[in-house]
Parts: sequence; structure tokens; C-alpha cells
Amino acid sequence: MGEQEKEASLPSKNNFSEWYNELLQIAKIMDVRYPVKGLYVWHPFGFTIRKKSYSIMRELLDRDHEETMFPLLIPEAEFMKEAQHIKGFEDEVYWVTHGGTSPLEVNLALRPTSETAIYPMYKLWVRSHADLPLRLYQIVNTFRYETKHTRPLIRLREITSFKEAHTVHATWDEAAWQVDEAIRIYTEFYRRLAIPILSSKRPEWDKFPGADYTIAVDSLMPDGRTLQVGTAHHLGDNFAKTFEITYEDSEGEQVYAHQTCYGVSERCLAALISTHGDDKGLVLPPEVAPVQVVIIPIIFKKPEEVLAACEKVAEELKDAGINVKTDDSDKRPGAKYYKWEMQGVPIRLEIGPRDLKNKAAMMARRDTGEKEQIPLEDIASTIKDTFADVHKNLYSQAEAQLREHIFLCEGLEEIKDKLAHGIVQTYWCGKEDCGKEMEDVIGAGILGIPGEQPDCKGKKCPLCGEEAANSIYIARTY
Ligand SMILES: Nc1ncnc2c1ncn2[C@@H]1O[C@H](COS(=O)(=O)NC(=O)[C@@H](N)CS)[C@@H](O)[C@H]1O
Ligand SMILES: [Zn+2]
Repeated sequence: MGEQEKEASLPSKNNFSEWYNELLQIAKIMDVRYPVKGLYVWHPFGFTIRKKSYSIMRELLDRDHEETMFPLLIPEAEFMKEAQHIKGFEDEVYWVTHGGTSPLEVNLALRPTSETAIYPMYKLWVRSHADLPLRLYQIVNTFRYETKHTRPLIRLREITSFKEAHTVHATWDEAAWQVDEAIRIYTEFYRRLAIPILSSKRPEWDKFPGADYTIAVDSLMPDGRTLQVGTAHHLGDNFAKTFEITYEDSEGEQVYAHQTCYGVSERCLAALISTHGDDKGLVLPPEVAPVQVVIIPIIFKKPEEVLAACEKVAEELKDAGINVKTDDSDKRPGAKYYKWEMQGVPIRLEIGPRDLKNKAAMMARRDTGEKEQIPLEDIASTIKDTFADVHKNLYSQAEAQLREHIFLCEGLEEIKDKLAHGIVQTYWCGKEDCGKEMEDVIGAGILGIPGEQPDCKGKKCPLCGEEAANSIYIARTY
């Protein structure tokens, strides 16, 4: 079998679901053949994208958070303490009941999220005003017995890359500031992945169990549905009261603390792959590409000179901190282009005898497909400038895509019609029963109330016709 024939073929991205599943395999992101539903295996290539993406998250958080790690197993009594929280997670939590063949005295929960592992320790650690604000995070695996359709990177039973931050503050307002800060951090994180996001306040009935309110960030997927790619929750003093997290204030009084928590999972990688990928495979922003430049020697004569020149360029790029690979395998150039385009390599350099004569290389960009001759002289800075342009181009393309798929509607029929194509922005009277009825009538959920509100004067709720209290997003979601 020739190299070319052996390659599995990638469906068109228009058939998003098939394209996504095939691409994860062909581009060696994850292997989905692990024999437990909702658990998947990282290929090293995919794991490197994860590593590079999460090092951006760490860079942003480490400015004023500290990273740590709490135990995976949570004793039943602690898990069962916060009523709303249990209600929200009781159907999703996995239990460990045995050690070997002997039943455990106390059943242990596999953390679905870590509030009930962390907050008993916060009770011990937070004593005085001076201990606040406390801002810790961990990047761990968590377990949720998801009953909805599981999908790699999108809906897992083992979330392998769960970044959860848990902060403690002296007042409700300081915690509210932290929730907004979390959204700013997430917006910056996703900008670095060239992914534009929408942030909005989830409706009461869709907030995190035990929270006062939830602000979520959503990205647009190619099929017009949205993906919740991060959430930040104001926990009020609900958990502080349950876990007795108090501090001594300046008058010597014991005061309940106020808290937030905010999380991102490997869904960020589902968004990365889905937002930028195309019919040839992955398209990666340079900052998170495992291979940033691939050098293809074009050899039909003077092989030694060409290979030596390729080696020199590779060294120069490596010295400039660029991840570079030279593909000097005996594949035909076309097969090489196919492979590295599939892997989303942002820049390909072709170097042949003619290029040597011109002291140049042919640079092909993965995002635009453009090819141009660039001088070998000072090639590392040319490449780095091009990286910046690739990132800018990917972000502006994705932003245009998002903008084109937000439809301002006012009537129910128009809302239903536009929902098939993307996100609807409309109005709402703000009444819960009307909101829930509207969700039933249109068959999609209220995504949330965006922070920046347009003028709602004279606008009516599409269902009950009353004065609109807010403008809202409605979308079909993952
Ligand atoms: N089953 C899942 N698979 C993959 N990602 C998930 C799954 N469930 C939730 N997530 C992601 O994890 C983020 C945080 O989860 S959460 O339930 O909303 N929030 C918490 O657990 C809070 N403790 C903040 S860390 C969500 O915004 C979503 O992007
Ligand atoms: Zn209404």
C-alpha cells in the first residue's frame, strides 16, 4: 500500500461531527478506543498542544494565584454537606466503596469538582483578614458520570485537564470583582488561542449548584451550536457557612468569608480544533503548535548542499526558540505537505537547489495557503513576524465568523428560524416562568444575559409581550 493510499481521508468540515471525530484520530490528538465510556487517551502530539495551552493558562493565573493540588478522594460526609451542591452533583459523582476486597468504613467520592475537598482545609487555613484574599488553583482530573452523549474533549466522564480556581475574600463585592477578573483572564486566555468568546450571566436555573450566580464564556462551534468553555461562580458565603470558613475582622468579630470558583477544562482544545481547523486538518495558532515550522528539503540534485542548508536553518530557528522539524524522509513532497498540513503546522519551508542559489526559502502559510520566497538572512525574525500575523489572521477570521452568526431577532418564529444557524440575541421580560416557557417553545436554552446590554426601551419579551428587562443570548449548545 502506498503512503498516500494508506492515509485515512478526512471528511469535509461541513460534516462537522464526522470531521471532528476523524481529525482527533488522524492528527493524533486522542485515541478514543479506551475500554471505558467517556475516558480517552492522549497521543503525545495532542498532549503537547494541551501542555502549551495550559502553560498559557498558568502564565495568566500565576500573576496573582498560587498553584497547588488537593486529594482526589472526598469523604462522603464532607461531600454531603452543602445541600444545593449535592443536589447538583448527586447523579454525577462516582463512589469508591472498597479497598481491595474489604468495604471501606467511609465511602469516598471521586471529585467531580473540588469544593468539598478544598473548603474543609480553607476552614483551617483562613483565620484572619490578613489571610485574604486567598487565590489558589489546581489542574487535575475530575470525574463526572455524565449520562448525556459523551464526546472526546467535549463531554468526558474523566475530565483530565480540569483547571479549577478557588478564591476566598473578605466581602461579597471583592468576590464579585474576582468573578469579573476570572472572565478577563479567560477572555485573554482564549484570545491567545485565537478564539473569540461571548460572556454572559447564566439564568438562575442554570447556575452552578451552591452559587449566587454564574458567568460563563461560550465559543461558537462550526455547526452553529455554542460550547461552554469556561465558567466563573460567585459562591456568596454559602459554602463558607457550610464549611465554617470565617476570619477575624478588624473589630475582632468572626465573619463568614465570601468565595468564588472558576473552571476551564480540555473543552478549550475542542474549541481550538473546531474553530480553526479546515478540510485539510488542524490549523494551529503558532503559540500552541507542537511543530511550528517544518522544513522540507527539495532534493533532485546536490542533495548534500540542500540538506546542509536545511540543517543550518533548523539550527537557527531552534536557537530562536522555535519548534522546528525537518522532514527528510523518503516520502514524495506532496505526501509530506499533506501530513504536516493535517498536523496544523503554521509554517512550511521548502528549500531546494534554486532556493540556495537565491539564498532564499519558499515559505508556505498553513492559515492562508499563501507561498512566498523569503531570504535565509535573518530568517528567524521573519518567521516570528509571520507567526504574529498568523495569530492575528486566525483571530480576526474567527471573530468575523462569530459576529456573522449572532442574529438580532424579536419574534418567536424568527428566533426559531435563526437558531438553526447560530446564536440569537433577543429580549426577555426577566420572569423565570416565562423564560422557561420560552425555552420549551423554541426548543433551545437561554444561554445568558450579556454584560454589555443594548437599550431595551420599547422592546418586548417575544413570549409574553411585556416590557423587556434584558437583552439575552439564546443558542443550541453542546
Ligand atoms: N463532562 C465535562 N467534560 C468536559 N468539560 C466539562 C465537563 N463538565 C464541565 N466541563 C467544563 O468545566 C467547566 C467548569 O465546570 S463547572 O461545573 O461549570 N464549574 C465548576 O465545576 C466549578 N467548581 C468551577 S471550577 C465548565 O465550564 C465546562 O467548560
Ligand atoms: Zn416574558
